[in-house]
Amino acid sequence: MTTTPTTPALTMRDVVLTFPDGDDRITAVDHATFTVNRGELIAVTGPSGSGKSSLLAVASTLIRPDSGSIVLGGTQLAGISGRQAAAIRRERLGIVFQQPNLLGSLTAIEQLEMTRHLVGWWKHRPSRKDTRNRARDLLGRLDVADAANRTVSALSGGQRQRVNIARALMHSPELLVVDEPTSALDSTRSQAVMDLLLELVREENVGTLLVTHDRDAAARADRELVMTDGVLDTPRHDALAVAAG
Ligand SMILES: Nc1ncnc2c1ncn2[C@@H]1O[C@H](COP(=O)(O)OP(=O)(O)OP(=O)(O)O)[C@@H](O)[C@H]1O
Repeated sequence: MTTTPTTPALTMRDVVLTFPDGDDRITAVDHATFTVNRGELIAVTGPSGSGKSSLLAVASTLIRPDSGSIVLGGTQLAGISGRQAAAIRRERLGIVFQQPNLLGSLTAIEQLEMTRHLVGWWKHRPSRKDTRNRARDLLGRLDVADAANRTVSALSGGQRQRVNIARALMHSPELLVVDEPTSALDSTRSQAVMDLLLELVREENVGTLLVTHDRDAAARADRELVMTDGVLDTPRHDALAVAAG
């Protein structure tokens, strides 16, 4: 395991995102400044409509902000083309949204193996054998090895969410962006998913931004950032580190 806790996975500085709202504009993200390091999990919390999903969309290159700087592992994302953004999402990001977008007819292991065809994994496509080994390893670490050969339609909500997380980690992303991973789960299952996720964040050395309404999940994170009306409450030491860096 490589542990480089102070290597930034993603740094945002003064990021602003607005949406049209009649003749006016709504500020969904208001000068967000923070860093998530490799091997660190940050929980983003806040009331409904405060801008959490908008922040994730910007972090995962799905929406271009109006202004500000976003650096992913040394790459400035402001001003990149749609094609470059798509390549970054495929090769360097892991994205887990609320509804697992798995294909019902494929088995769990096939969902993971499919990523071999989507990403230029480690800049070159891995062999089928390496892909299968990686998929088996991740399913095992997420405690769903038993589900490997079952189709997604035969899995429980919690198992689907774990398969979804395993798939997002297949290509060893630098940044994992997770929206409400435990919203459909009861509290025992959601604690189990959070524990596994935290373990994987360390083992895979992936920076993780996780939006959650779940107080227990937020409490387990390394840090919590609270959004209110688009404004991120940034811990002072983090803001200073960003300013100095
Ligand atoms: N595509 C859009 N067009 C216009 N306004 C939008 C769009 N997406 C979000 N907004 C507005 O931006 C603000 C932030 O929304 P966002 O979905 O990011 O909040 P949230 O904190 O994720 O909410 P929730 O917890 O309910 O998912 C809200 O006022 C919302 O209405």
